[in-house]
Amino acid sequence: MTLSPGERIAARLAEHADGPVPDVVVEPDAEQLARAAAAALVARLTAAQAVHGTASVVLTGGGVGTAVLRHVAVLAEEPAPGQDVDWTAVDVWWGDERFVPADSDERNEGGAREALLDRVGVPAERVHAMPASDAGFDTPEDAAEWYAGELAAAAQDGPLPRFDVLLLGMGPEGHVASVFPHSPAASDRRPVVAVRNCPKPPPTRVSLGFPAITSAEEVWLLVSGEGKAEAVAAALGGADPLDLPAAGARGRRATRWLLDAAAAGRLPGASG
Ligand SMILES: O=C1O[C@H](COP(=O)(O)O)[C@@H](O)[C@H](O)[C@H]1O
Repeated sequence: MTLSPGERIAARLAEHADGPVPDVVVEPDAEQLARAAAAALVARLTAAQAVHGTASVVLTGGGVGTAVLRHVAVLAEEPAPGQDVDWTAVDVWWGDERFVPADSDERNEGGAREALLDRVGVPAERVHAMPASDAGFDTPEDAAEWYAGELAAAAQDGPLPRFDVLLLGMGPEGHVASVFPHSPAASDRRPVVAVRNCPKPPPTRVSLGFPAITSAEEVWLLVSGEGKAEAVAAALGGADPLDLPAAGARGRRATRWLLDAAAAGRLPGASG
């Protein structure tokens, strides 16, 4: 039997794992990674709607994250049989956002709206954007508290709604959402946190914290490029989430790493 690169890597990771092994999918390049992730996301949201009537997704900013949304928009134009998401019944949340004015190009929200949300017609009341700095909140702490309230208001029981899929990009140093290594957010137990002095600009942000990230049914990490290969290997090798936040990004039912070959290059079993 011939194993795919992802299966080969997963088998090697399983040899040393003491817990559930994440799924690993490896595509040849970033473009094919975005395409494959888009198809998988459509399938997952369709399946969630079949069970619950609605679906929910938590979006990420970043290069691959936004490319995935562009591919989802293409798939929405001509849905494959049985893969037809009802976009009027999808709740959209964000994993992190930059606390900058609403019209700033730095907003993750703007990229997602342009790539997908405005094209498929998600109703405004289902698009749960994190506040911009000119939206009536003086501080990112106020914005984070408000967003936590929005999450609680949408929850059936407990402080958080159901997240069917939570998408994350990852920085070369292992940050996910806006949780950076050794930052206060990495050990904060609140579902939504304010982020100041962020090492990657812009410095002021709002982010889901680990309690919200790990509440998702499925967490998918979308990572491309050789510059991230070392962090991918460390995260999957069991690094401490304080050192490498991506290592702590796990879903309740599944954790999937969707990689291109360059990002997977330092994983055990990656070559050969
Ligand atoms: O700052 C951020 O960066 C990460 C990763 O972005 P990428 O372009 O290197 O993939 C992103 O996931 C996060 O949402 C964003 O705010």
